[in-house]
Amino acid sequence: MKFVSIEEFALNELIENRLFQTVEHDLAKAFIGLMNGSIRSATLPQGLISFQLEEGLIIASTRANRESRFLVIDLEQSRLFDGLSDSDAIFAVQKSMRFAKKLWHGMSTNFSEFIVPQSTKAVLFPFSSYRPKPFRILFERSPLAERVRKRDLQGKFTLIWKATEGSGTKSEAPNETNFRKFFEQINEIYEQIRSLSSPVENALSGSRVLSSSNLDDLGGVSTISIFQPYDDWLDLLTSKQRAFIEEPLSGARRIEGAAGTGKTLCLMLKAVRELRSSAADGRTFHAVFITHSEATKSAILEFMSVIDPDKFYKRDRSLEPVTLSVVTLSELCASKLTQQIGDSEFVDRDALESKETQLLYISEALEAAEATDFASHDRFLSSEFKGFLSRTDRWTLIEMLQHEISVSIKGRAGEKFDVYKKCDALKYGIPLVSDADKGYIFTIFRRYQEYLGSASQFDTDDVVLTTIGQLDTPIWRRRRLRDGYDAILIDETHLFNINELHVFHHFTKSETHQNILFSIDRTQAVGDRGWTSDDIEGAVIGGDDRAEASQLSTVFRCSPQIVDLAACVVSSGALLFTNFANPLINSVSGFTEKEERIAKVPLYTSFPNDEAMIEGAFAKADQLRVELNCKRGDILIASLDRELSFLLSQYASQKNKPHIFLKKRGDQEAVDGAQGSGQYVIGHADFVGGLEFMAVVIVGADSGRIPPSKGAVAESSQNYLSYTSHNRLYVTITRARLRVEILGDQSRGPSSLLGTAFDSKCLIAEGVA
Ligand SMILES: Nc1ncnc2c1ncn2[C@@H]1O[C@H](COP(=O)(O)OP(=O)(O)OP(=O)(O)O)[C@@H](O)[C@H]1O
Repeated sequence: MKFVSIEEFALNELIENRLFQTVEHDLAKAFIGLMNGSIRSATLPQGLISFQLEEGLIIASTRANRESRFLVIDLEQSRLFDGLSDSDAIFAVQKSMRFAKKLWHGMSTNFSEFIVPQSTKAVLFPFSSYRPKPFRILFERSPLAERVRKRDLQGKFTLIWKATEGSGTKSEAPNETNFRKFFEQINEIYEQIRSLSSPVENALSGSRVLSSSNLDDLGGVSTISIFQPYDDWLDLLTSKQRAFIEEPLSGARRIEGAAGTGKTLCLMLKAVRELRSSAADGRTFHAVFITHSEATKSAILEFMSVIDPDKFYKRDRSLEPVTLSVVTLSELCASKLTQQIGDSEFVDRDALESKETQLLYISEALEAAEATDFASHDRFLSSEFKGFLSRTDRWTLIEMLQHEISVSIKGRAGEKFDVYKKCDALKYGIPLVSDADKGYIFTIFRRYQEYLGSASQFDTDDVVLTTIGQLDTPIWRRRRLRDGYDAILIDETHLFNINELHVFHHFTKSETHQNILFSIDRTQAVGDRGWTSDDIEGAVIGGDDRAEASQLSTVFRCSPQIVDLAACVVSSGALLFTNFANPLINSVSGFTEKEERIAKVPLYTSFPNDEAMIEGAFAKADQLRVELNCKRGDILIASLDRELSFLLSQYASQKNKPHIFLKKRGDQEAVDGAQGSGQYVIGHADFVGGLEFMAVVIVGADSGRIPPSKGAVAESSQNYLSYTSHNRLYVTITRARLRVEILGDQSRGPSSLLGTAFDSKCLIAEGVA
């Protein structure tokens, strides 16, 4: 096959139809298969037809007429598909079609699309420029000009004739042999389209499922909402998502993907599918959906109220044969404990209050240890560790201690010093060289525990450790068949520590056949946890078995521009830190052309000082609200800096700007409240995970603040701060669907984390406001 030609109405359908945006959808895969010649025919949505000519393929709409324009791809000359994966191929073709549409309608182009002045040439760079080699696609806007003009068809044809990684020259020009072959058959093409579009043919070709008019209805951003019943979701899923949901339950399965790829959605749909089929078959089936915090539990329940019309999640296990419990891990553990724990005794680790309390106690513990214990430890400590202590700013030290305690001492060592001594130090954490170094840290930890104990509260670690003791007994082993679960679903598995991960598999009904389904995006967990996805999996399953893995790579939440920005931030993290996971490798946005048009390349604006920046943040939010025609609650104003986020909230209160301040991670209920009552959402990056907004304004992403450098000079503390800043920035950016605005202080200059984004034009500096 030498060429493919796409008719204008068909082109419009292809760029608007969600199912053609990513090869994770079967239709898009079939479309690419048709074009690269790997398949001869495919069932297209009603209204689209395809037919083979002697040396080419035509894709057209049944609405085509003699005024229709055509995009012709000279496959032989351009070798467009050579060396491109299917995923890259659909991406390049989608970008090419969108560019062709712009050329035809004189619409404004972006920085990767060029019309060569005083010529009929145009160039498209389809892939983001942070890729190592620029790949360009060359367009000829007036191929075979003279002959086309003679037939009075000028302006109707655009030719793609070259696709290459090399740089171009002014004199390069297309060979028009294959275009001529196409053009010579134009009457036959019109005739074929007409005959295939006759009512009889239409009825035949319309046998398939999703008609284009259905898909038109899906246009617009609001359609990505997660609030749709199970049956409605089925037609929208990608083949990978569907496979995860439809595959029979048989053992463990993990679902991995970047932020916004639909992991949470898939877990919920999987639960509903299993519950429904068990109910239909008259089988008993009890599933549990475990969340990391109370706030995410409420969010899941809210989503389920729409996704699960049978309300399995409301059914009582003691009365009904098929049920779903949505619980936090603490709740689940506490329900199995012999001694009772009151609700007020739980510490919500995801709450601002408890994070602040923890930091306060750690600070006091550190002071006490310095005054009382340091002298006796001093001469045993490694010089590296001592250097770190003396050269790290106080606040950073406290934050790093908190990370060490939660990840290593509590998370991995179960609060036992002997185990802690054997744990490898975190690569990008406190540099612990010797046992003596760990001994001093453990002393601080003990003091911290004393302070915490005086508040007589239990955190998840306390509850989990006690539970493991009680579950690993003959009594529970006998009871689990009755009280255990047929399936366990765990969302945001990366947020649990190793201790917690070890408890899940005790709750399955069978010790050997464990249906545990869990989602992971390690990059969303703040700080180095020192584990791989396989480590997490080993802990969750609790044996040598392996989980089947599903990898999602289409980001549905975010526009292509936002995916590019997030990819730049993550790739700069992966470049600096050997164990920094890059979930956005090969990821693309699933946005249609209409959605992409509302989106814009993220902007960076500088302000003369912090005061002006804070004021500017609200001005930007107001502007976005008008431009996107959305509610205040659809806009998040976030900062990675604690102080700044408080200042933002303070400013909003003083100036009577309606707002809510996020005090818990993933607090969907608070966001719903803000949307209902016309308030902006303000929050620190640590509390925005799990949420989504139309637009995000990130305040203070400047040098010295991201990563913070309040006098922290020890290399390890700089590494730690840089690592966590990458995590936080990635999470915050990926909360936005359509627009990201980044603000910074002019004298500081933009954060170094944004360097790659600026270089690749994924972030544009707007100048000083
Ligand atoms: N196949 C799909 N078609 C359209 N929209 C989808 C599809 N899959 C997921 N979405 C939408 O993408 C958004 C993100 O989904 P979800 O919250 O499940 O992602 P996630 O991977 O869990 O994200 P995060 O890791 O940030 O929590 C939701 O708005 C959801 O409705």
